[in-house]
Parts: sequence; structure tokens; C-alpha cells
Amino acid sequence: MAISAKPYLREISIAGDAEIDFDSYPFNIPAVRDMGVIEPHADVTFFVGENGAGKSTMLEAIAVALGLPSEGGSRHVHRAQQDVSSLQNCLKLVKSFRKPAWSYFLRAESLFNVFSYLDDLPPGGGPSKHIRSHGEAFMDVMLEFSAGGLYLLDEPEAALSPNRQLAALSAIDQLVKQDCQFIIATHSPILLSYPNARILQFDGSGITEVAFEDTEHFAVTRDFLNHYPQRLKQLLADD
Ligand SMILES: Nc1ncnc2c1ncn2[C@@H]1O[C@H](COP(=O)(O)OP(=O)(O)OP(=O)(O)O)[C@@H](O)[C@H]1O
Repeated sequence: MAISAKPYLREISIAGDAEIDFDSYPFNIPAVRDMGVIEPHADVTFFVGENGAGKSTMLEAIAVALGLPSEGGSRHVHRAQQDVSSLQNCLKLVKSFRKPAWSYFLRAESLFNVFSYLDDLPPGGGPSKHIRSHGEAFMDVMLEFSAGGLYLLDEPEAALSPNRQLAALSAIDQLVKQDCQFIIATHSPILLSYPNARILQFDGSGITEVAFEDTEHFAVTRDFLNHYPQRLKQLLADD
């Protein structure tokens, strides 16, 4: 039986010999301290959890440990690493026998800086992405993703309208079918609905797998949309 090349990234854990200070960032974050062994899905892995649960800290550390720039981009983006936590030095990554053809860290919050860097390179990279809206530019980058890649996305929905999130879901599926692997930190119930995925919940007890319909994102969004007149009355009531 042939062994599958995916997932390109198979396990993420804290190295046994890592020097750890549990009283300071990032190991004072419960999900980081008690992360155990993350086993990414061959297709898509989602990081979910409350604001501040440690998703971006983890994704950034994985990206930097893979040799990608902390602000985002591919290995060809040569920018100084910005405010990177010590986590990437402590991670042990188990990789596939086959390297991905391409790796990219796409991060909505620092996309602007990466585009400025690309604009400053010698001509040849196509028109400036600065003349595109945030969401258009984000989708442009996603649509440039190619087969056999490993892609890390940090909160793609920050840039995308609901319609574009649906388009992103379809683009991700096309890429998965071309041997790509994704790890995505998100709050988007639209993206989280992707079926060939593992959803990992970051919270006070560490990192645990959860089913789509058991996520707070699904439950809260469904409840609000189904009952928004009552929910608004409750939320906006004078006490
Ligand atoms: N450089 C830093 N130094 C100290 N604490 C930090 C630093 N960066 C982030 N934190 C803290 O670490 C915690 C986790 O932050 P992180 O950005 O990883 O959360 P998140 O799960 O991605 O949140 P969100 O959903 O809001 O994006 C937060 O409490 C944050 O304030």
C-alpha cells in the first residue's frame, strides 16, 4: 500500500528538551502550555477558540518554525521577523517524507506590509496589490496558490465578505483536491463547515478536537440568525 505524502505537516508538539517559563508569554496561555500533540488533518485543520486563546500565537510559531516570515508570505519574502514569541524555538515538527511544493503564511493583519515589500522588489511581479481592496487582494493571493502546497491562513474572514468566504471555501476545496494541506485559524462558521477537516478548539484545558455543530461559532451564529429580533431585544434592553 502506497504511503500518502499528505499531511506534509504531521505532528506539532513541544520538544522534550525545550526550556519553558510557564509564567510568561506564550507558555502562560493554557492552550499553549497544555497543547499535547497536534495531529493536523491531511486536508484542512482549523484552530478555533475565544479571542486570546492562543490561535495566532500557535499559527505564527508553526509558520516561523517552517521558515516562513512572521508577517506572512512565502520563504521568498525576506523581512525581519516581527515580535515573534519563543514558541517557535520550542516546537518539534514531524514532517512528511515529501516536502510541499510551496508554502505560504497568509495573515490578514500584516498583508499590507508584505504587499509593500513586494512592490519594492524589481518589476515583474504583476500590478501592485495596494490598488486592490483588502478582500480582493487577499483573494488574489489565495487564487495564486498552486498544487501540492502547505498553506497557513490566519483569520482569512477578516478580509472577506460572506460571499467571498464561500468563494474561499470553494478555492480551498479545489486546492485540497490538488494535494494541498491547510491550517487555518478562524472564527468563520462558513469556513468551519468544510467537511474534510479537523477542528481543534483552543481553551483553558488545552487543545481538543470538536465537531463543527458543537462549536460555539455554529451554535451562536445559528441561534442569533434564527432569533435575532428576540436576541437584540435582550442585548439592547435597558437594565
Ligand atoms: N507579544 C506578546 N506578548 C505578551 N502577550 C501576548 C503577545 N502577543 C499576544 N499576547 C497575548 O497572548 C494571548 C493569545 O493571543 P493570540 O493573538 O494568540 O490569540 P488568538 O486566539 O489568536 O485571539 P484572536 O481570536 O483575538 O485573534 C492574548 O492574551 C494576547 O494578549
